Amino acid sequence: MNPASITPHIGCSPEDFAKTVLMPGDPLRAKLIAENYLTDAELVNNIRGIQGYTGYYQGKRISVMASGMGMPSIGIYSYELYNMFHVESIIRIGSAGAIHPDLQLYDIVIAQGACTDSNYFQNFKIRGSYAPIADFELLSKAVETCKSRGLRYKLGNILSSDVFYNEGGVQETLQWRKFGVLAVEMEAAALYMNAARAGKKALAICTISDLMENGAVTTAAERQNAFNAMMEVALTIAE
Ligand SMILES: O=P(O)(O)O[C@H]1O[C@H](CO)[C@@H](O)[C@H]1O
Ligand SMILES: O=c1cc[nH]c(=O)[nH]1
Repeated sequence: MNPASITPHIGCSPEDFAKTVLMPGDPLRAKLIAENYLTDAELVNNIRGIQGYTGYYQGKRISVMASGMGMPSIGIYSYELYNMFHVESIIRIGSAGAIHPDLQLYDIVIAQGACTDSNYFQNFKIRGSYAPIADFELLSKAVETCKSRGLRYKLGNILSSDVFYNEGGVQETLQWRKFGVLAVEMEAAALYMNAARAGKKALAICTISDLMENGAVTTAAERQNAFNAMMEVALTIAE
């Protein structure tokens, strides 16, 4: 690890990162990817336990670093990676709760767009709202990869929420079904906004970890370990 630290949150140099960073919320998921998929993986960041690694996947240099939970957290890391560490693409690989009734546990959701209940866009001081969307090239490659592997996936809008334990409960979240929203997570909208503002690329792919309507859930260990299909899609499409 290079000891040079140019931000309070990431303790290495720009050259320690690859052009593409895979970004799970959970630092242990970052470690798992580094240990199971990357060769010559090197720990490049561990400030606040936000583990970041750089290594090689099938000869391709790739980094993986956690975002932490929520838009303020991914907002910090994605801003710094894009604007201070010269990273070109960030692919979020997260867990999400199903809103769409046809989704099953472990299905993949590719986030074409990300609605949000957050005020994150207010920071940019432009009147109106912004429609956060994925990079089309990454999106197309993710769809093709899911198709060619015969994976169960859906492509469409997701909801990035500021609140995990919302006062209105499941029924409030399920209102988003009226607009065809597929699933809820907590980071993609901020990632897409930071990418757009920086002129960089972003995509969020999620694995369904719980079904909001019937209460089916995966355990924390399963969330950490069992998202292989999504991880392999992200590793494959990374440029
Ligand atoms: O599994 P990750 O990537 O952390 O994603 C989801 O899980 C967390 C909530 O449990 C939030 O960060 C949400 O977006
Ligand atoms: O943000 C999230 C992630 C997984 N499941 C949920 O219900 N919400």
